[in-house]
Amino acid sequence: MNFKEVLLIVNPIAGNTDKKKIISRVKTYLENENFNFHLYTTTGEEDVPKIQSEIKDNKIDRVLVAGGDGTINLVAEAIKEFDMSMGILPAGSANGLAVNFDIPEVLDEQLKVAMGDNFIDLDLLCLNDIICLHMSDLGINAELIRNYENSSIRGKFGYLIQSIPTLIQSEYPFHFIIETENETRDASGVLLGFANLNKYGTGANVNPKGKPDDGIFEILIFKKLSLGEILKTLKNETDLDPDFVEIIQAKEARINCKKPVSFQIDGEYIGKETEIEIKILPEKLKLAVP
Ligand SMILES: Nc1ncnc2c1ncn2[C@@H]1O[C@H](COP(=O)(O)OP(=O)(O)OP(=O)(O)O)[C@@H](O)[C@H]1O
Repeated sequence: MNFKEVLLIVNPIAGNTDKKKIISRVKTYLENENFNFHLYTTTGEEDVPKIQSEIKDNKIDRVLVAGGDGTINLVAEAIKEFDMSMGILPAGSANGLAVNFDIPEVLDEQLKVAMGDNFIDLDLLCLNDIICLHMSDLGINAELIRNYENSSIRGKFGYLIQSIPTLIQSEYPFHFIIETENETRDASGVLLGFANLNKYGTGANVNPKGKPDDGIFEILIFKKLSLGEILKTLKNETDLDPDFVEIIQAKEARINCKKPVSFQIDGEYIGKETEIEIKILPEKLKLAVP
């Protein structure tokens, strides 16, 4: 391993759990292996430029991220102009990225992967100039995330208790015009997803054909809510009913919504939008994977 300075970036509020154990274990592990340990704790304010200064000031060679997809996303934004790899120690509420790459459950195993030299050069999606590593969508899932962020209960349970009011209050079906390099079409449904990877953090395999480094993303048109089909995605079944979901592959796209629709990227609520411009940035993030 020809690197020395390692920065651990910790989101103290992610997943509603205490991060002291992670910090202390990572510090001991790195010091035993003769790396220099640096720590940055996110504040939720101006974290991207502060992480960039930390990297420059300490000549950081590798970053480790303890947080959820939102934290990983902001670190990816911070390091995208540096030639640097990232290792993840999943500590969020859903951890979609970790679920997609089969990151182990045990911290010491996660550390071995995060400090190892097996990498994937992950494509990044860019939606209205915001990067997305994993999944973004317009519609009912973003409404759920908005309701969760406005509530006081964090963690998985917080999402669960917001699901019923979200279903009752949702303004679905939503209407979209989808323009890609290949076609223009109208669609309506409960959710329009933009997928770089296969699975949501729940493990639902909604995009079986997605590859993380092929320069292509998938647009998922979920036409209706169907418990049976949702259960199939959770069981990793790939023959989803086309009346439930239709998948379009693209390299770039523009979406227009007839009315403003709730929009989320990597689990962070962005706002209500009427237009989304999507591009793919091929093989932009070097991520340590098993
Ligand atoms: N110290 C902090 N206080 C409040 N918010 C923070 C802090 N540090 C980071 N954040 C915010 O945390 C969010 C990222 O959380 P992340 O997705 O990693 O964890 P999570 O547990 O999965 O999140 P959530 O519980 O919101 O689903 C970002 O919006 C970021 O701005």
